[in-house]
Amino acid sequence: MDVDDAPSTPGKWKMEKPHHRHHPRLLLPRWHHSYPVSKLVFWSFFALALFLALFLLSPRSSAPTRIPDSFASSSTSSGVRRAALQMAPWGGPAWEKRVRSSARVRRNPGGASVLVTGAAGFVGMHVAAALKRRGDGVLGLDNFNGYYDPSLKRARQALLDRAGVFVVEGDINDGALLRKLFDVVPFTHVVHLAAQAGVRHALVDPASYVHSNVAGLVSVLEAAKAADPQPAIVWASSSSVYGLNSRVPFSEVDRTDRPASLYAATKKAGEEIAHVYNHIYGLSITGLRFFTVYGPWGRPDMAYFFFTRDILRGKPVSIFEGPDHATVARDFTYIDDIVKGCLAALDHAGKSTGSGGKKRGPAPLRIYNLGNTSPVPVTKLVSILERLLKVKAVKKFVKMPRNGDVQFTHANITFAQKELGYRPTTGLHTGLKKFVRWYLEYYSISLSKNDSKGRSTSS
Ligand SMILES: O=C(O)[C@H]1O[C@H](OP(=O)(O)OP(=O)(O)OC[C@H]2O[C@@H](n3ccc(=O)[nH]c3=O)[C@H](O)[C@@H]2O)[C@H](O)[C@@H](O)[C@@H]1O
Repeated sequence: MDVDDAPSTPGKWKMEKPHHRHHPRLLLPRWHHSYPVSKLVFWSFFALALFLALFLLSPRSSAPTRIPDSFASSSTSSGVRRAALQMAPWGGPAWEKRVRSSARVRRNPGGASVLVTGAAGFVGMHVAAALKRRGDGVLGLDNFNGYYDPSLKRARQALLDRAGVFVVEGDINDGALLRKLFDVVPFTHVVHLAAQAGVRHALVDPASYVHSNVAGLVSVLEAAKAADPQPAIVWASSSSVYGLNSRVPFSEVDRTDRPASLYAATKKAGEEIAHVYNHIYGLSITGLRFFTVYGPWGRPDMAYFFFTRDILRGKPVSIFEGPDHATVARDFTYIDDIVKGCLAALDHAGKSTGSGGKKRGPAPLRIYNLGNTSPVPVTKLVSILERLLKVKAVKKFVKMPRNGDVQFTHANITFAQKELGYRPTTGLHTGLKKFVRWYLEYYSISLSKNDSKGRSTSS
């Protein structure tokens, strides 16, 4: 019985037998005609030959999934794994000497020796530079992955290098590397900022969020709990954990059990994991819920950044709208305010009580909102950029896609104010002015009068 005639299982979709079979001319081996072989054996061999041919002809690397054009290069988890495999070698006396020198405390008393993960990232670079400026010892760690243009990360690394901060190229999931760093340096603190960021990208590369934000956090906490002395941990959670929470402004006592994106869920998971490592090992852990951080040296995957690029190029910007054309707003928070919040959290962190993986007593476990407490509609963001760039934006109003985005965020910072002395001072217009100044200089773009057609002079 021809395999094609087999009746399909009742109820399943039954493929109509095609009236004619149009096969490309198959160059069948001659033996096909000369030996009596059953059709099943023949088709099995044919399928095997076809599979082998396709396998041998397929490109070696997995075709990168489609990455939004705001990203410079693919960031599939295989991309991240590939980057991890290409990590620069670490270890050896010269390397250890650089690590020790970078992490050495230069202000006493009260100086800290800090491991900053994600140090070549946007917030990481600013925090590492600020700690170094005030005399703390700082060692950076970053995997320089391809989530966005690694050359921007290399430029941040060069800036830190000039400030005396060594950024080790490595992945937070590399337990051996983390153990080595804690062997070489008795860190007093870890500021854990390495993460797969970006709410919408979680639809494109979900594995990278688990790899970096869950497995990566556990790897860092495992190294910290085993260290002797144990450092205190300050780490980046996210305003996105408030998800579908409708009480505004968002307070740390509000529900965070309805995340709207995988990104938010991995950050929420991180907050629960922090509770475990505090409870079992006595690690002092402070989580900071950042609210849409922006500023010079920012992330090209964020709206304020790629809106600037597209406005200068005369390309349309898609402005999301909620139901019934409701505005979408964010509590945009300038990087300098976030840095102040991070350093205040570090200074108020309280000590871990354990050592070598043994808890000696209770340790602080806290969460703080770091926002600006004044949400601004995205439409306003665009109009400020138009004025600063002296170019009219080409605006497209689109319904906010169901991609994990939320309609608004608004931070209640009462706890951070009271316990950390956190007070944001930079409004969106001032902050964007500083960002635009950096952007034009970094991409060497000049806004000349006769160039009002929105084309930037850069390529
Ligand atoms: O607050 C946070 O914790 C989060 O802030 C940002 O996430 P998001 O606020 O979505 O920032 P953008 O992606 O820059 O979007 C800013 C606003 O522009 C809107 N948007 C974004 C993209 C676009 O094409 N059009 C548009 O209107 C978004 O809906 C949002 O309201 C960061 O990307 C996250 O990593 C961070 O965790």
